[in-house]
Amino acid sequence: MNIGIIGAGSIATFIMKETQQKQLDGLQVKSLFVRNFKKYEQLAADYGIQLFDDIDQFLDSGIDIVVEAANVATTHQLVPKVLEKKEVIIISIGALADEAFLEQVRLVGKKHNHSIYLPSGAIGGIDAIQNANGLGELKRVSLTTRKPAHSFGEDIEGEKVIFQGSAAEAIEKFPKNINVSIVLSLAGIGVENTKVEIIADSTVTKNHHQIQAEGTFGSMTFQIENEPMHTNPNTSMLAALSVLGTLKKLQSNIKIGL
Ligand SMILES: NC(=O)C1=CN([C@@H]2O[C@H](COP(=O)(O)OP(=O)(O)OC[C@H]3O[C@@H](n4cnc5c(N)ncnc54)[C@H](OP(=O)(O)O)[C@@H]3O)[C@@H](O)[C@H]2O)C=CC1
Ligand SMILES: O=C([O-])CC(=O)C(=O)O
Repeated sequence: MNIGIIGAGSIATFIMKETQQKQLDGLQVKSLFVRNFKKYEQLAADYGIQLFDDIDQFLDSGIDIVVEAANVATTHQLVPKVLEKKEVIIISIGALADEAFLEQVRLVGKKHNHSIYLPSGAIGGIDAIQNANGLGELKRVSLTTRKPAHSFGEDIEGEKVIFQGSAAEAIEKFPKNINVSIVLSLAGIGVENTKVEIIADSTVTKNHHQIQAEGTFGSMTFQIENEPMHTNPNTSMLAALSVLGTLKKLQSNIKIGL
């Protein structure tokens, strides 16, 4: 499968490196789309990948699927156009908190018969939330995220609750830190009903997420302490692994957790 990636930061570089080093079932990154050609020329050359700053040329470069690994604003800007030609994996899932945009993306994808894949990112338990909601009644879902204070630019000692509110408000305020709340909302009870608390903590070194949910199925707690990526401590390594996981699942004819 030939992959084209939008963005060339931590997640994109991780995917380029892993697919090259481990030769994962014929997954190969063929093309990269960036906004700053000069900045990424050497990186693309190092991995033997074609670099583009023209989206049409990128989409026509012999790729089978596009991975968005840039940011929420770029997802808004480029994904509808991408879907006219290719399937897409979106990791800046925060973009889909906007219901009108979500509907636009759904309709364009449907019209052109291209799917939109949303990896579970830096959390887990999405399968349970989705099943509990789809066939039963999910009553309450909350997410508590605790990250090193410097991830939020907070110069504090100890901990500080920096946000409490809905997932919709959380992603508006922290588009680089709380995409996980939107995949959780889309699987569950929506961006207005999913409650989010964000804590900046100078005493932790990992990115912690805790999901709590209750419904007719019973109740669940999911908790994870993620290793931050060295190149971008806002982003957990599991987020990059989840994109690779989605690509691998697409390749396999045994689908686990569907
Ligand atoms: N769903 C989830 O669980 C998670 C989602 N994320 C999200 O994943 C995304 C990628 O994360 P990460 O790799 O750490 O981010 P980085 O900041 O390391 O990299 C982002 C890359 O996108 C590029 N970019 C920005 N704007 C554009 C544009 N208009 N066109 C093309 N490229 C562009 C940047 O280039 P430039 O140098 O030009 O700025 C940079 O190369 C982020 O939105 C992040 O918030 C992260 C963790 C978890
Ligand atoms: O990587 C993480 O731990 C979470 C994150 O940044 C996001 O959801 O945007």
